[in-house]
Amino acid sequence: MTTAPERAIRKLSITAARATDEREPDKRPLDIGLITRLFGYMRPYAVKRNVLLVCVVLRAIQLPSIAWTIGAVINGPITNHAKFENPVQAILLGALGLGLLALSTQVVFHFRQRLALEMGEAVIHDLRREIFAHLQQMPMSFYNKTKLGRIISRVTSDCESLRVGVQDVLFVSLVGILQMIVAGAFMLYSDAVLFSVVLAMSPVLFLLNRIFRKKLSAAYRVVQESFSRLTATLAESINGVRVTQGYVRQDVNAELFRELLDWHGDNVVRAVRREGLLLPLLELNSQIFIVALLLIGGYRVLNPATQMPVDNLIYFFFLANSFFSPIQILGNQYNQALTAMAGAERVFALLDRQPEWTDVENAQPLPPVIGHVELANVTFGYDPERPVLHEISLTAQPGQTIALVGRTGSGKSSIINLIARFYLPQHGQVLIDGHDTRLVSGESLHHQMGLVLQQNFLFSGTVKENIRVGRPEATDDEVVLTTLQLDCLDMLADLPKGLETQVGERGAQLSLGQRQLVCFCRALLANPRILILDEATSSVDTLTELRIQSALAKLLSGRTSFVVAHRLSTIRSADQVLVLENGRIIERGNHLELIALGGAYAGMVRQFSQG
Ligand SMILES: Nc1ncnc2c1ncn2[C@@H]1O[C@H](COP(=O)(O)OP(=O)(O)OP(=O)(O)O)[C@@H](O)[C@H]1O
Repeated sequence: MTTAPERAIRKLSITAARATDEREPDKRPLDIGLITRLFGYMRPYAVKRNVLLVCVVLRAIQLPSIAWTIGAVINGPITNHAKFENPVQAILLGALGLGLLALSTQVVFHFRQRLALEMGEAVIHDLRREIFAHLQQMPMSFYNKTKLGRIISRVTSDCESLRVGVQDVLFVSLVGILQMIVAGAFMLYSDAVLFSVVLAMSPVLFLLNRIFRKKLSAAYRVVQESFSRLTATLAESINGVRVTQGYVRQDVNAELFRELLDWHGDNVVRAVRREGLLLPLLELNSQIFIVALLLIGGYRVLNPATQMPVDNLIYFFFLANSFFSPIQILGNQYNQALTAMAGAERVFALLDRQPEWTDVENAQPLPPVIGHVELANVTFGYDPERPVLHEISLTAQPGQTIALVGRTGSGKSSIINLIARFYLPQHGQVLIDGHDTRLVSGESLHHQMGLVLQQNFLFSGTVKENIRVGRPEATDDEVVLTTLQLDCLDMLADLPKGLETQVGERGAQLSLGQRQLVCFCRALLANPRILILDEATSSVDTLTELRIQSALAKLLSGRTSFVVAHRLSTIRSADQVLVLENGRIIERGNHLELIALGGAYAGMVRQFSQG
C-alpha cells in the first residue's frame, strides 16, 4: 500500500516532469539558406540527383497525361464516334496508348521512389558521420554544458526528420507542384473560366488541409513525448533495479510506471479520435469542392450564353483530380517540411558550433617529453566566474608520483583535467618540459599522456581490443607481454574466452577488478611518459586488491604520474602528496613528512586507519 503523501509526491513528480521538459521548437519556417545547404549534401551524388530530377519531371507530366488521354478517348472516338472512320480501332489505339503510358508511369515511379530513398539515406549517412566527427573533437566544456539527450537527438530524431525532408517532402512536393502546373495548363486549355474557379478554390483547400494536419501532428507529438518518457523511465528503472529492490521500492515504481502508462494511453486515444474525425472531414472538403465544380460546370453546359461542351466537362473532371490530389499531399508535406527545417537548423547549428578553444594557430608538436610537469599559479573555474582552483603551483620532476588527496569537491579531478588539457586555466600556466600546454598541439600532447579514469571506461569489444586502444598498432604478442608485465595475464586468461572475451556494454561482463586491470594494461601498452590516474574507489576482494596494487606500482614506476589517490598504499609510496581543500593546496610533502606535520593529512590518515 502506498500512502497518500507518497501518491501526492508521485503526482507532483509526473506533473513536474511534464512541465519542466524543455521543448525544442519542432517547426521552423522554410529557410532558403538551410534548404540550399541541405542540397549541398547531394552534390557528391550529382548523377543520381539529376536522374531523380528527370524522374520527377516525367512523373509530373505523366499523371495529368493519363487523365488527358482518358478524356481524349472519351471525348473522341467514344462520344464522337460518327466523326471517326474506324472508331473501334481508334478506341483500341487509345487504350493501348493509355496502357503504355500507365506502364511507363509506374516504371518512373519505381525509380523516383528508389532514387529518393537512396538519396535520403546517403545524405543522412554523410550528415551523421560529420556530426559524429565534429562531436569527437569538441572539448569537455561543450559536454559539460550540453545535455546528452540533446546530442543524441541531433544524430537520431533530427537527422530522421531531415531524411523525411529529403526522401519525401522535397521530391514528392516537386512532383506535386509540377503535376499541378501541367494539369493546370491542360485545364486552362480546355476551359479557362472553370479553371479560374479551380484556381480560386485551391488556396482554401490547401489551408484547410494544413490546419487539419497541424492539429493531427500536434496530437501525435504529445503521444511521442509520453512514449519517450515511458521508455526513459523504463530504462532508468532497469538500470536502477538493484537500488529499487534494495530499498523495496518495487510497488512505488510499478505505480509510477502505471500512471505514465495511463497518461500515454490517454494521449494515444485522444490522437486516434482526432484522426478519426479529421481525416473524413478532410475528404469531405475535397468532395464539397467537386460538388461546387459540378454545379458551376453544369450551369456552364446548360447556359446558352456559355455553351460549354459536355465532353469538356468530363475531361475537366479527370484533370481536376490530378490537380486537387497534390494539394492534399502538399498540405501534409508542408508540415513535414517545417519539422525538417527545425531539425536542419539544429543539426547545422551543432555542426557550426566551434569549440571554445582549439589548438592555437601554428601550434607546435610537443617534442618527446622527459616528464617535467609544472602548474604555475593556476586559477581555474568551469564557469570562469566561479573558480574552483585558486593559485595552484606545483612541480613534478620526471618519474615522480604525485598523489592528490582531499575531500570530495576539493579540486583533485580539476587539476588532472587541466594537466590533460581537457580545460584551459583562466590564469597561470600548465607547463610540460617547459612547454606551455596551451601552445602545443593537442594530439602530440595526448599521444604522450596516459589516462586511467575512475569509471574504467571500456568500449564494447574484446578484452584485447580494449587493451589495444592504448596503441592500436600493437601486435597480439605485445598485448600479451603487457599483461605479463602487470602480472595479470592469468586473471584475464581465466575469462571464458581469455583475451578474446567480449567485455559487453561498458565492460559490464567483467568484474570491477578485471576492468581496472584492463585499463592499466591499456595505459602500459601506450607507454606514456606522463600518466594520469583517477584511482577507482570501488572495493574489490583482498586478493584482487593486492594484484591491483602491485600492477599499479609497476604501471607508475618510471613515469611522471598524477594520481587522485584513494588507496593508502598509493599515497604512502608517492613522492609528493598534495592535500587540497576548497581548491587550494593546504599541505605538501611526502607521507612521512605530512604525518610529522600533524595537520589535515595526519588527521585524514588517522580517520582512514580507524575506518
Ligand atoms: N564539470 C563540471 N562543471 C562544473 N563544475 C564542476 C565540474 N566538475 C566539478 N565541478 C566543481 O568543481 C569543484 C571541484 O570538483 P572536482 O571534481 O575537481 O573535485 P574532486 O576533489 O575531484 O572531487 P571527488 O573526490 O568527489 O571526485 C566542485 O565544487 C565541483 O562541484
